[in-house]
Amino acid sequence: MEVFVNAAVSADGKLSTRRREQVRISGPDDFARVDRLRADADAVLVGVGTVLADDPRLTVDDPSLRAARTDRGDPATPARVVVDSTGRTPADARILDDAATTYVVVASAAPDSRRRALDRAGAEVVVAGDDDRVALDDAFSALSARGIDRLMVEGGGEIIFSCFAAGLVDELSVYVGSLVLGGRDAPTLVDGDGFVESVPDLRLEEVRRVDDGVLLEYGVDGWVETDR
Ligand SMILES: NC(=O)C1=CN([C@@H]2O[C@H](COP(=O)(O)OP(=O)(O)OC[C@H]3O[C@@H](n4cnc5c(N)ncnc54)[C@H](OP(=O)(O)O)[C@@H]3O)[C@@H](O)[C@H]2O)C=CC1
Ligand SMILES: Nc1nc(O)c(N)c(N[C@@H]2O[C@H](COP(=O)(O)O)[C@@H](O)[C@H]2O)n1
Repeated sequence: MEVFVNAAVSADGKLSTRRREQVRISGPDDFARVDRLRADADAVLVGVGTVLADDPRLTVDDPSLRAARTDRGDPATPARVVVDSTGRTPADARILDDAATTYVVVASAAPDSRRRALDRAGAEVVVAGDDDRVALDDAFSALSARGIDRLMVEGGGEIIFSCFAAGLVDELSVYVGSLVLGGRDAPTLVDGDGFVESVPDLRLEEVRRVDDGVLLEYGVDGWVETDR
């Protein structure tokens, strides 16, 4: 499976403010680019933190992109995936609308009551890992078995960290908007525990002005020691 991460950050690297509410960082051209990236994916993945904060739909909006997908035999909008160990996704979350299949990936310890509630709300519940937390390598294998070959990860910072930590990311694109959000507790592009001795090694492929910001595109080349 090919995995690419796309997110928008402020000039100081934040995904949002300390309130963790959705912030419009991209401009119209970047949102159009994101729509094209979604249209090129078989599924779009977020962590449950993003679902609780943003209540996203993660659909393809441009009718011509939707038509191109259906013309080639794909659903108009890619599947949505929520990584959600205990099944906290609310039953009325917009990501559970009928615009596309939504997989909610839970850990094996997720309560049966939550799994049943998600199933009733229309989610396809997938169990990955045999612990309290979703194991992403198992989750991605389960998605691959369901025909997902190209996966877009939109965030947030916790899930992006775990994707890098598991060595699952092939490409990273970051839109850097022209604003400063600040805040030591505001989410950043890559949160989690952080990397120390060995860190993901990026290859810069493209730098482009988009709207009033900069788009950075990278390939991921494995790991590099920090004392280089
Ligand atoms: N500007 C942008 O482009 C974007 C901004 N955002 C912003 O990011 C913020 C949300 O980010 P964040 O709080 O980091 O939340 P995430 O969306 O990264 O979700 C994190 C949650 O996912 C669950 N999870 C399950 N398995 C794993 C795993 N293996 N690794 C990591 N997480 C796992 C955890 O909850 P549990 O333990 O319950 O399973 C965890 O708390 C919001 O403010 C949102 O607005 C989000 C996306 C894009
Ligand atoms: N690329 C990008 N730029 C921004 O400025 C953003 N705030 C985000 N947020 C991501 O988009 C999701 C919402 O999308 P829909 O409204 O459902 O289309 C949000 O949850 C973040 O993942 N992205």
